[in-house]
Parts: sequence; structure tokens; C-alpha cells
Amino acid sequence: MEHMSEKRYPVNAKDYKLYEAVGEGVSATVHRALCIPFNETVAIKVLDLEKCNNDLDGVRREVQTMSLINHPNVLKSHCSFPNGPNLWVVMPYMAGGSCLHIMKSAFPEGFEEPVIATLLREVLKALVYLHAHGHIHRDVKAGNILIDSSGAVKLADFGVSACMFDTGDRQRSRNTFVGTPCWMAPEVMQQLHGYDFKADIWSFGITALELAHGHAPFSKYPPMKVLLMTLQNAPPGLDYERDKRFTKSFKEMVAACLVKDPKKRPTSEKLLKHNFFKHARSNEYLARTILDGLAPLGERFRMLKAKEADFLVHNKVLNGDKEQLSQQEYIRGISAWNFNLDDLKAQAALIHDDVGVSNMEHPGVSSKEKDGYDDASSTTEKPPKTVNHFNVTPIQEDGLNDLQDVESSLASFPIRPLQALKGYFDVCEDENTTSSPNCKYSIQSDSDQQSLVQTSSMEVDQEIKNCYGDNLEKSSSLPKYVIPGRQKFFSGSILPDNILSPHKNVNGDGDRDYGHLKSQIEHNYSGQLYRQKRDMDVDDASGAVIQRKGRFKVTSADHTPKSASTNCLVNSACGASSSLTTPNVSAASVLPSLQCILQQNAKQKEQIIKLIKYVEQSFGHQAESSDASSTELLQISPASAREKELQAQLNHLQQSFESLVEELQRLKVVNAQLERQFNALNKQDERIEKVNKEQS
Ligand SMILES: Nc1ncnc2c1ncn2[C@@H]1O[C@H](COP(=O)(O)OP(=O)(O)OP(=O)(O)O)[C@@H](O)[C@H]1O
Repeated sequence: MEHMSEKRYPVNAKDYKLYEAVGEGVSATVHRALCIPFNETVAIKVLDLEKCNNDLDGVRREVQTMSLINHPNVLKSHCSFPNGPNLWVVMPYMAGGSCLHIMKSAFPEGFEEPVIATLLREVLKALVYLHAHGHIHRDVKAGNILIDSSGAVKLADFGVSACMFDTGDRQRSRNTFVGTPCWMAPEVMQQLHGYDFKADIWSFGITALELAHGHAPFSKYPPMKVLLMTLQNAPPGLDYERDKRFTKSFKEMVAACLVKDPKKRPTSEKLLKHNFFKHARSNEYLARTILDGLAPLGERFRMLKAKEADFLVHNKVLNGDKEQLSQQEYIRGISAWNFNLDDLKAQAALIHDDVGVSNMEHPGVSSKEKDGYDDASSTTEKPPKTVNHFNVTPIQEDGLNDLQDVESSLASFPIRPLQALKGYFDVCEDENTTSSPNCKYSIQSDSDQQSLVQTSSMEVDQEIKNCYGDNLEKSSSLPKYVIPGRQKFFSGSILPDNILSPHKNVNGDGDRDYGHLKSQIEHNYSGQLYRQKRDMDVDDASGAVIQRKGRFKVTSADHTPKSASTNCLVNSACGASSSLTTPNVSAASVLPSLQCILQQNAKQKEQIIKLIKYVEQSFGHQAESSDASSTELLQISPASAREKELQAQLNHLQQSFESLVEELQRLKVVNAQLERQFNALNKQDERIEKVNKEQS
């Protein structure tokens, strides 16, 4: 194991010289930089704390994890410190960039097997270390595998990692919906029993496919579809025909990871003994094979960004091609989508498949084949014979199932449909389900380690507090203050409490009761997922809205909304008869409700934004300062809000136009009638004149 140098990196921005950007994430930009006193090139991740104000806990977790870890295959931070509105995280500079960037620049069809084996072995070593120390990475993907100039491989990005030693709220986070859909394990999507380290093994298998093909399976599909396909279809794998260039042991290794039942996946430790990794070579080999001839990272990053911008302009994104946009987001590895009914429908009915998803579970890998592990003792877990423990619906010709099939796919879940969709909506979660039974999984629970983590957590807290003083304190405690409003906002309520009742003391019990009551009345299980920079981790006694970085949010531990009044509201509004809290509710009865909720929610959102604008205009500063959440609300999705506003105007114009056309037609008819009458009268006149003439 590498022992990190004892040298202390300066914690002052003036000791660093910031160069070009080399990477960009949901919440940060990463720059190449020079540490002046050491004359050493480093990478500095510049996190805009204002942008991730809601997720300081996430930031703290990332910084903390990165400072504590000590393994050659895990990217650690040298130090971190605030600089103006930003937090700077100083790290070793990984000059090769991420595997995703390398593939995009030079290997669009993926890497050769020895390269893949080498990369994956290093990543697996990182996972063995992390898992042994109680961490689930939760975001293993090519975009988070970094390479330095010597070919050393490090797993990066701990923004969404979780520690299995955590208790209470942090523990609950293992029941949250984090990750990026293509790489996300089915049990993470399902949100049923929690998940454990095995979620990383699934993502690892998907990453193997990503490295082999240049993209992750289903990457061309929008997120909703990815979720459905992952849950409903057989797991993806290396295809017998298409992937002839790969060895049987590679196919077996992937198949072993991509088993839907997490218990049947090998541990990272066991997987490392798989024969496939015998193909692995040295770091120098990697540097020689995939880094030679590449442009400097900053240049590549600039080119990729330019290409991306070009793509956006030329691929109809500006004209509303959501499929392209969605794919583009995948490409960037950023995944926070704005779900709404139209999107879901469109997404579920998109495009023809050519991803070569195997219809059978892992074709080309015989169940009778040797399990592929180089370990005589490893007899407990065989690669599955029929590894799909879920009802598998055959993939249609086009590789997709239309929205109507959402129902059947829900029906095919061996679980409660609402639970399965919970990640999309603010369906509150039963507290009982929040503690993962898998937490008991055989990790070496080291109390020293735990106390180290806790102590360090306090240090980091203190460090950040020292630097940010009260402001940070306030923002850290912001969730407690905003919970009533926020909770209802996420749950589809119309207005935060202090807008409805600005003089109420939001911290007072009376108000809490009021908020609670309102929550009961207005909670409708809906709550759009808003695209946002960084998710948050909000918690309170009455209901936790746990959000995670750039991906999805989920509400947990809230029993209160499961009231009859809530269901009445939903049902009466939607005309659906199902009770949303009934575990055995049928998919057919749930779906219309869900659709209706989404529709209702979009409308509510429009109303909310209008009301907020109105209130802010009317009350000016008073409203501004008294309601932080309203401002956040506006920030949450300005693009989509604007889009909706424009759409509403457009609809209005269209309607006006249509009624004008109708009016015009009606007038034309009247006109024609008048003309006919006029002609008739004319003729009559002529006749009278004629008769008069004759008589005279
Ligand atoms: N130490 C480093 N050296 C070189 N490049 C780096 C380094 N750290 C990160 N990068 C690049 O910057 C990108 C963004 O970094 P990072 O993933 O940490 O940001 P993030 O906001 O957490 O991103 P995301 O939300 O997409 O996971 C990475 O994908 C990688 O390409």
C-alpha cells in the first residue's frame, strides 16, 4: 500500500497557480494547477459552495472520505480549504484524465481486453479497499476512473459514497436513490431492502461493458427507460456474436457481476481472484497503450466541450429533441433529469434499439462453465445458471417497451410498484425499510476506524465552520428551518408556510403543527424531480427528504402523509380508485394515478412559480429574506420553468389563433349568406323594376 507523503500541502490559494480546466462535474470544475512551494503539478477541484449550498453534508462527506483514504488506487485529496465562495480540493493531478475522456478522444469503440483487464483490476483493488473499510462508492463508472501520466489508475469521486458504519440518518442514505441510471444496480433502483457493497459490483460489471464498447449498455436511452429496462430485462452482458473478440473469462466475469440478485454477486475480494484478471498487465503497459499520442488533458477537455456544444447546436437539442439531450447528458456522465409525464411517455416510447442487449441472460456464457475463480476455496458462489431472479419480459424487436408496458413492467416487479417508482416521486418510505439488512454484511467493523471517521468528520466540520463562520452554520442548519415548506414543496404542496402565513414563527410548535396539518392535507405523493446542480440531504423528525448529488432524490422516513385525506386528494383529483398506500395495489390501478399526479404536479409547479414571483414582487425584500426556499425553488429549474411559461404562452396564442380562425370561418359563412340574400334582393328589385317598366 502506498504511504502518502507526510508533506503538508498549503491551504492558501496564493500558494497555487490555477491553470486550465481539465474536467467538469455537476458541482465542480477541476483545474490543473501548480503548488508553488513544492513546484508540483496538482489538480484542484473548485466547488462552488453557493451552488451546492443544499448539500454541504455531501461536500463534507466527499472531502472527508478523500482525506482519509489511503490506497494507491483511490484518489485522495492532499488538502482542502475555502477560497471566496468556493471550496478548493487539492488532489494529485491525473494527467491522463478519465477513462471516459480517453475513450471519447481515441477509443470510441472501447479498449482491447488486456487494457480492460488492467484497468478493472486496479479499480477492483480500490473497491476491495473501500469495501473493507465500510465504504460503498455508489458511482463506479469509466468517468470516475482516472489515470495519471505513468498509467496508475485511481477511482475518484466520493460525492455519493456511503459509509456502512454510519448509523441513523447517514445509514438511511443507503436506502436512497443514488448513482447514474445506466450503472445503477437494480436493488438501488428498487429501493426495497436497501443495498450494500454488491451495488458497486453491479456498477463494476456495467463499467466493464462500458470499457469494452465505448459506452454503457442502454446509454442511448433516456433515464426512465434505462430504469425500466434494467429492472425488467435480462441483465446486459457480452454478446456471443458481437463480442467475439473477447475471451470467455471476460464474459464470465461480467456475467458474475451482472446478476440481479445481489447476494449472488461475488464480493470484490472474490472477484479479484477471477481468472480474467490474469490478463491484466502493468501500469506502464497502460500508459504506452492508451496514453501515448494523446493531446494534453486540458486540450482534450476543451475539444470535447466544443464537440458537445456543437452537438447541442446541430442535433436539434435547441429544437427540443429530448432524446438527444438525454443522451448528451449520459455522455457527460451527468444525470439529473427532470421527469414529467410527457417526458416519461416520450422516453418510454423512444427509438429503436441497437445496443445489442442480450435477450437471454448472458449468452455465450454457459452455466456449466467453470466459475472462473482462481481460488480453490471459492465454492460458495457460482455464476448463476439462471441468474435472473425477476420475471423477464422478452425484449421487443425494437428493444423497448412502450409506456403501456410500464404497467406490465410494474406488474413484473416482484415488489410493490410504488416502491419501485419511489425514486421518481416523493413517496414516503417506511422507516422499517430504511435500515438495510445488508448492513450486517460481513465487513470488518473496526471501531477504531469508526472513531477515526467520526473524529475526522468533526475536524472537517470545524475546519469548514472556522472558515465560513455563521453563514455556513446557518446554511448547514438550513434544512431544519426550511423543512416544513420544503417538505411540502417536494411533496406537491402549493406554498411554503411562511408565504401562506408570513408572520408565523416557523420554528414554533404551533407552526410545526400547522405545517404538519397542511402537509397532511396537501401532500399528494407527487413532487417533481427537479434538475439541479447538487442534491441535498434534508432531514427532520417528521420526514426526511434525502437527496443525493446530481442524480435523484428520495424521501424517506415519513409516515404522516399516509393519511386517508391524502389519498382522497389524489383519488378525487385523478378519479382513480386505488389507495396509494396499499402495498398490493395493482399496477393497472396505480398508473393512472401516477400519470395524473405528474400532470397535476407540472401545473402546480407553474402556479407556484407564478405565486412566488407575485409574492416576491409584492413583498420585495421582506419575502426574499423570509423565505430562502422560495428563491431556491425558483433556482431549481429556471430553464424548465421558463420553458413551461413559454409553452403556456404558446398554447394561449395557439388557442387564440384557432378561435380567430373559427371566428373568421363563421363570419365567412355569414358573409356568404348575406351575399346570397343581397343577390336575391337585387334580383327581386330587378324584377319589380322590369314589371314597373312594362306597366308604364
Ligand atoms: N485529480 C484529477 N486529475 C485530473 N482530472 C480530474 C481529477 N479529478 C477530476 N478530474 C476530472 O474532472 C471531472 C469532474 O470531476 P468530479 O467527478 O470529481 O466532479 P463532480 O462534480 O463530482 O462530477 P460528477 O458529479 O459528474 O460525478 C472528472 O470526470 C475528471 O475527468
